[in-house]
Amino acid sequence: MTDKPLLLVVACALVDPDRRVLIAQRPEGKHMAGLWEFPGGKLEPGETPEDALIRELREELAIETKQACLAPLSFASHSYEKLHLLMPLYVCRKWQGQPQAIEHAALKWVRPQALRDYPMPPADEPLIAALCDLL
Ligand SMILES: Nc1nc2c([nH]c(=O)n2[C@H]2C[C@H](O)[C@@H](COP(=O)(O)OP(=O)(O)OP(=O)(O)O)O2)c(=O)[nH]1
Ligand SMILES: [Mg+2]
Repeated sequence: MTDKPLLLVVACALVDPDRRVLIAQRPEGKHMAGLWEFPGGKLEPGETPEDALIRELREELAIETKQACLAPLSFASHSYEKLHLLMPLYVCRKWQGQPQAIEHAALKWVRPQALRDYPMPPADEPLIAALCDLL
């Protein structure tokens, strides 16, 4: 049982031809600033998870992708102090444009095993194992 609100957030592991994953550093002023995350964000009313992810990738990284290029991999289910986060993680290997840090402090391409060297939100921990298994 929980009395915390459930927050649905969609996130994406962009994977390049060298099997590296894009992580993005949360900017100053945001909750969990400085931590490295998978790009993504909250759903807006009326959006499907895939719609929301395509929009977030456009807003945060200035890249374009489409639903057929988004493959579900795993999800995070984690209780933070004030909310319970439910976060599906998609993998995307095909997009147009070069990712830019429009809303993040920095971007980095890292090998899946090296993800553990970057401080990430606690919810993300189990997702690293799923990516290591996949890649
Ligand atoms: N995008 C993203 N959010 C994550 C990850 N792990 C994790 O705990 N979160 C949390 C942080 C936030 O509380 C929430 C979604 O955050 P967000 O800041 O990306 O939301 P958003 O893009 O819609 O941004 P905003 O409009 O609320 O500023 O999910 C992750 O890997 N990626
Ligand atoms: Mg975001």
